[in-house]
Amino acid sequence: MDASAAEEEVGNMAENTDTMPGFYIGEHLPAPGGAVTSDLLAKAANDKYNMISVYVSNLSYQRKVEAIIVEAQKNGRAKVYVPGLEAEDVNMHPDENINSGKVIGVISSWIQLDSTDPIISSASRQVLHHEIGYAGFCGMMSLLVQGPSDCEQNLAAYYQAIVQGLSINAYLQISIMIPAYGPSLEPSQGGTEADSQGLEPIALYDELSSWDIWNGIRTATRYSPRISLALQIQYSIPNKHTQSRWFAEPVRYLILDSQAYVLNAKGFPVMTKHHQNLIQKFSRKSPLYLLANTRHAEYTPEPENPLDVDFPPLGSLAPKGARQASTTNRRRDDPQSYRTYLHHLLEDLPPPPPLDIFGAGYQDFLQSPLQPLADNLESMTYEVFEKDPVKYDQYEKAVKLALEDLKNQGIEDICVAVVGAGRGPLVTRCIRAATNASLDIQIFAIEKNPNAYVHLMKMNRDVWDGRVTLVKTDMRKWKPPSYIHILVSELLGSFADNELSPECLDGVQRVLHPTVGISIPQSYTAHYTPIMAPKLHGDLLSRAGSTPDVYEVPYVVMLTAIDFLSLDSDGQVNIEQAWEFKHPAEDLEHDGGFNDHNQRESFCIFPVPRRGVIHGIAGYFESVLYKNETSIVELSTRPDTIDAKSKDMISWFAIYFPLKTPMPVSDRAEVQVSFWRITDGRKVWYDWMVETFAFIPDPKTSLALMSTDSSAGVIPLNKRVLVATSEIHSSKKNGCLM
Ligand SMILES: C[S@@+](CC[C@H](N)C(=O)[O-])C[C@H]1O[C@@H](n2cnc3c(N)ncnc32)[C@H](O)[C@@H]1O
Repeated sequence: MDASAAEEEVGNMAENTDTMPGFYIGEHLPAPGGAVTSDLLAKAANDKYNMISVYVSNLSYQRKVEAIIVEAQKNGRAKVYVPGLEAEDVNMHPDENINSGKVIGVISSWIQLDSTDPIISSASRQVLHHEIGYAGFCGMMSLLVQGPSDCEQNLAAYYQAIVQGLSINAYLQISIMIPAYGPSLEPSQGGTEADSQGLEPIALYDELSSWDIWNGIRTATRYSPRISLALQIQYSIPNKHTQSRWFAEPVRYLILDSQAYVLNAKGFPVMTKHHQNLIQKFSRKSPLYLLANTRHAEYTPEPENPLDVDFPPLGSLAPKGARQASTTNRRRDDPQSYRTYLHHLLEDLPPPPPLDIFGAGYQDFLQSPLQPLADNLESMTYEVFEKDPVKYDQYEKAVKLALEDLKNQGIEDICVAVVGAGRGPLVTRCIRAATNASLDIQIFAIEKNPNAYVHLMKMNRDVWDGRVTLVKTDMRKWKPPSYIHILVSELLGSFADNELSPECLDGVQRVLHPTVGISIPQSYTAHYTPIMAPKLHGDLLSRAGSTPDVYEVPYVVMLTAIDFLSLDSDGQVNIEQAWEFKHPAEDLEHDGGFNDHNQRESFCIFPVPRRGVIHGIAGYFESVLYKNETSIVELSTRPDTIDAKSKDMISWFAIYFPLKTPMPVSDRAEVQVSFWRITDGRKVWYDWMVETFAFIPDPKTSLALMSTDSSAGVIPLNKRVLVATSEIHSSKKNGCLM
């Protein structure tokens, strides 16, 4: 290919979408290659890669620096000075190829920022900073840096080098390469000392060790949005809980090592079901895929079609000889075959769930909750609610059941009122339910938003044939001509009562028929669980400088980059109920004048099996719209019950109660979350706090086994200790006006 053709090819790379719709697949060149040239980029484009990763410096620089280190060590120097890069040391020069965004810089992988030898760590830090400076100068946008090798090294030196590196260039994104299943989990060659003595090796590392290292980097860099992860996927992959942990993190790149593949019976590289599932899960985060073709010499074909077998065991090491084949089929894993396979895999991903489509662009985006009582919503907001394919069906079912029950009791002239009718979708559903129940009902639509009221008038004229009585008022002031049999409302917020449904419905309860009156919903409950949400914490941290009370607001969020910390023994999330509201309310008469009967409090203890960091609390709701002896119609936003109660409902995102200071929790810990719903007769708000507990062996209470037998010992008993207490957060300042 001549140079001009190559240029043209480079120019066409972004348009090469017929073969790469929406996915960015790059070639991660494993060795310090030659300079970035149009030819190299053209070859990548020709091979259907959108980008390449290239080392900033080359072997010449490595040799120079290694010689300096050896010299410093030989002379017993305390300090080492590493000169900057020279023309012959670099793989790139500033030109349009570099700032096209198609080249990702890689920091020298031979440096050891975390070395316990101060000469080596110092020299490494200097190399890192020279390379960051030069890559930034060239216009590079994104750099890959190898993560620390394991927890035994000088991690602080690594963190400090990265923090300092961030300040060298204000725009560069730095992605840390970390194996999803830590390298420290691989048995060291030749076995450990414990092995040689015939002892069981002590498990220094577990599946979260790799994440621990990343957590340290993220904490040390103060959740900088310029630090992300380049997660390395190899043959051994973590179990689904550790995958969920990584999913909560800012994974910008997935580096797929060729060892992440197995060869099928025909000799082509394919992925096991577990690897496919992992790729499918992470595709929701739209990562950039980098293929590292470090093909293995002993790589031999699989005997069966690995697409159908459960292999390798999750979270296990690659079993010795696991890839040995019983056939002697020819290998067909030329470098391109890895990309082709990934391509097919990505193109065949199943369609995303409805909430992902509906909420596209809103993932992990912090929104201030609506206050439909105090504010008047706009048409666009109503339009978004009205897109829900499930909520209105559920309401229609509930209204129909309630109407039939009233009819069976011999009630005549049934009156139904939709209170807070918005643009009228529930009115339409009530009319339809009555028609389906063969009932002629009187129907009212009450709305205090004067603008939505205009739309209700239009609906009554054009759609409802004038059969609805419209009233523009606050429902709490409404005086109907007769008792209402069914009050239909949808005033629920993401935490059930946070948009003041209880206060509004209490105010209109007097219009409800005293003996047979029905409220739809009949009840609702708020639910919560502690979560890790580094993205949300990072966002709040960046706003906290200008808005100090950012942590005193419950936010509405489509939670995706989160990890549930409290799981039961089956690995299912523990979500606890905070409180319940029922309508019509029975305790109205016990009110002390300040809306006291709507105060609530809740204290729940959550077991946390695996260590992590609590950034806040996720809140959900459930509601019984209508229940009789044989049927129940419900809504739920709880991730563990939504499918059973209102599958594919999209109207509500979760609520997120942040903590100002993230709280680390250890393995097998407990977390107590406390919540208060407080009201002073003018406003309603929440207070919340978290306490963490650990269980530590207590020699005093441990049971010494009394026996003459030499095997007698001690049964260790653990005591529960309070580790940390958060401050009490309060949304009082932003509380809802009643
Ligand atoms: C969440 S929207 C639901 C609208 C509509 N029912 C639907 O499902 O699409 C709640 C509506 O109740 C209205 N609303 C809230 N409090 C009210 C009150 N005290 N009196 C009358 N309308 C109220 C709001 O203006 C808003 O239109």
